[in-house]
Amino acid sequence: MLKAVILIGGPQKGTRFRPLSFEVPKPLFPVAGVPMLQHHIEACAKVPNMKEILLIGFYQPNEELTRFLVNAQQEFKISVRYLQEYAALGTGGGIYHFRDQIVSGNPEAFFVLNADVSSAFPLTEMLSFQKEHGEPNSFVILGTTANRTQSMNYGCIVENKETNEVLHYVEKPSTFVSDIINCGIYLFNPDIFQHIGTVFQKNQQDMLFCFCFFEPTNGWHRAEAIRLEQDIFTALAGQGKLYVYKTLSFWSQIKSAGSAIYASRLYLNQYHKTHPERLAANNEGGPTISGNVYIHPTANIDPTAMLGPNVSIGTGVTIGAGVRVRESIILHGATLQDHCCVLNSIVGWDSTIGKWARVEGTPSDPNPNDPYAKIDSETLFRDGRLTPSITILGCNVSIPSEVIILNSIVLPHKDLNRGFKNQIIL
Ligand SMILES: Nc1nc2c(ncn2[C@@H]2O[C@H](COP(=O)(O)OP(=O)(O)O[C@H]3O[C@H](CO)[C@@H](O)[C@H](O)[C@@H]3O)[C@@H](O)[C@H]2O)c(=O)[nH]1
Repeated sequence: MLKAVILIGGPQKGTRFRPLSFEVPKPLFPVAGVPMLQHHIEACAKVPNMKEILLIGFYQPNEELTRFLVNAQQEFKISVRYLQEYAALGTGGGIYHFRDQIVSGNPEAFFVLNADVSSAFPLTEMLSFQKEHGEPNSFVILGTTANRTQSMNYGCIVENKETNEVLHYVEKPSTFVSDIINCGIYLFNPDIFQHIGTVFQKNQQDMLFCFCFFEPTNGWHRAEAIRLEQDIFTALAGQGKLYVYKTLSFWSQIKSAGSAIYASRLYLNQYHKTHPERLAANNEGGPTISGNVYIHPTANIDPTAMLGPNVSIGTGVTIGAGVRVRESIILHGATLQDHCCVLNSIVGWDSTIGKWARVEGTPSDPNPNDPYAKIDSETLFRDGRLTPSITILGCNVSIPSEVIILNSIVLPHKDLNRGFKNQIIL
């Protein structure tokens, strides 16, 4: 039997996702109409013989997370549990801390997935690859090709082209190493814990040394904080244990709010195959739909509105006459009054956009002329100035009629009285 672990991080993570991550933990932010994590869970639940999915992170369990877990268990008819780390233990420390839970029931293998990626999740393909290629107890990293410059923002893998064995692994190198990058999706078996255990023991010894000669720190925590990438993969490379399965299917990181719009586009596109029922169609008496659009059944949309491509409309959203929405995510309870226009933006929960207002951002899509380009999830500022990016309205923001909001981030609960351009409105 198989298991899956999803690394969901915690509240200190997701800073590039503010102000949206103030309202909802980043892994629950809706992408293509459903919480980001639901795409992972659905993919894991589809793998034959999958018995349990564990979410590991350092969020305090809250109502929203609990509700999500209950719904996911019911929908996918599989055990989905949350295990809370007492502190950020890193990508390897969390799974090591909860190893007893992971190996209980004797799974022959388990997947580990980063929560902040969107992907077609070729998990069954990874399983077959492992059986055909690797040594019986080898581990598999999902890899994809990036362009030379962007590859350095990821874990880089040098492979043996014949066997696909990982010969060399460098996490976010400062000079070019390889254009094959780590997608943050792995197939392990319980042997991985021996390797993490070795690092843990070494850390403990180092800590002991520190205790003797320097000021005592929380040694247990420091020894348990282990990174899969730097501490484990780098050491395993070239040992005949680690293999890379390269996928041609879609994959992207979800770090910034802009990358959530891009990830929505990828998933909406996939819905043609996986969930055609989630895609809105042009029906008589309904709004005009252009391209891939998700509309929650509780949304109230005027038939003269035009939506798409790449639009997701959340629960209870109201959209008035003549409204135009493109490349945007409209979160639950928002109201778009008559004839307003929303482009490349995320409109926060319960926000209102006045009549004839224009809310617009600059897309941060990958270069369409480069087949290996990835989205740049850059920082908010470059050379001390706000980088033009998508416009984000936090929750409960009110935009007056007939104004333009361009490339701006508006923090929650703001009642604007004029237009803004390239600003963060605190
Ligand atoms: N439970 C838990 N999860 C964590 C922790 N730290 C990070 N995570 C989760 O682990 C994932 C990776 O997070 P980062 O540490 O921010 O790494 P990264 O910059 O995204 O890079 C990783 O992913 C890339 C692909 O998206 C890889 O290319 C790269 O090599 C690396 O694995 C995210 O889903 C994050 O929530 C932790 O202490 N505990």
